[in-house]
Amino acid sequence: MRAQDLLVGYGGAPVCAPVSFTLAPGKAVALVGANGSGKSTVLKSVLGLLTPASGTLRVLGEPVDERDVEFRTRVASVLDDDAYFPALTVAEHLYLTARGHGVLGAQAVVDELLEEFGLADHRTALPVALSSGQRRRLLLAAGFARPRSLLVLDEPEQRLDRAMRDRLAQRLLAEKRDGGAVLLATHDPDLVLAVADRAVVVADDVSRLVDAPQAARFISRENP
Ligand SMILES: Nc1ncnc2c1ncn2[C@@H]1O[C@H](COP(=O)(O)OP(=O)(O)OP(=O)(O)O)[C@@H](O)[C@H]1O
Repeated sequence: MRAQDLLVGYGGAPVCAPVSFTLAPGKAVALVGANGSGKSTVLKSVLGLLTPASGTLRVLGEPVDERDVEFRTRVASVLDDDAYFPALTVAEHLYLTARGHGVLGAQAVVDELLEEFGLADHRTALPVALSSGQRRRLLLAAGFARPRSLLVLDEPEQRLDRAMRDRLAQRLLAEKRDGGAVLLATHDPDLVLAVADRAVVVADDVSRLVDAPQAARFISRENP
């Protein structure tokens, strides 16, 4: 994907300075910045949920159209919302996601994800009976239950314990090794160092493209 002088906001009013970056297969770009700086707004624009005020945006080489079946097939996202089915168990939720995207051997994929995301003991639980961290794990697991070329994650570290954060970092590294692209907004310097190839510091005055250590230092300064 490619964003060039991308200006994002609500009702035509920008929330941050324009951002520019490219993201190639097998790479990860992190968006970092203070609370309210505009990271989620950039992600929503990349996903076609908001129309940018100006600039150029290409995802999978095309202008974004979230209704396009190719786009929906190849772009997976886990945003900061509780987008689960309240009446489905943990395992049913993942199975539906996998089958809905035509995954072959869906049951095996689901079993593996249940183990990996520490949900095996909760496979028959409804979301309401999960802790907030377990619900977050379910949403993340659903992102990996379906095919994708680009994975967009909004603060995936939220509500995860240290062990699960480390496992998530390993999962994202595997994603890159398999040729997937990852775009994530995060406040976790360790996740940036482990996964990101480049980062954008999203801000009011100027949004800067930096390397992962610079981005991690930025986060650590913001959260001493
Ligand atoms: N639906 C909306 N309508 C209008 N303004 C919004 C809306 N959602 C967010 N904003 C504003 O846009 C700005 C950027 O918000 P955004 O959620 O993109 O920040 P963020 O960098 O993701 O923050 P955080 O680190 O707290 O998640 C904020 O000032 C916020 O109040």
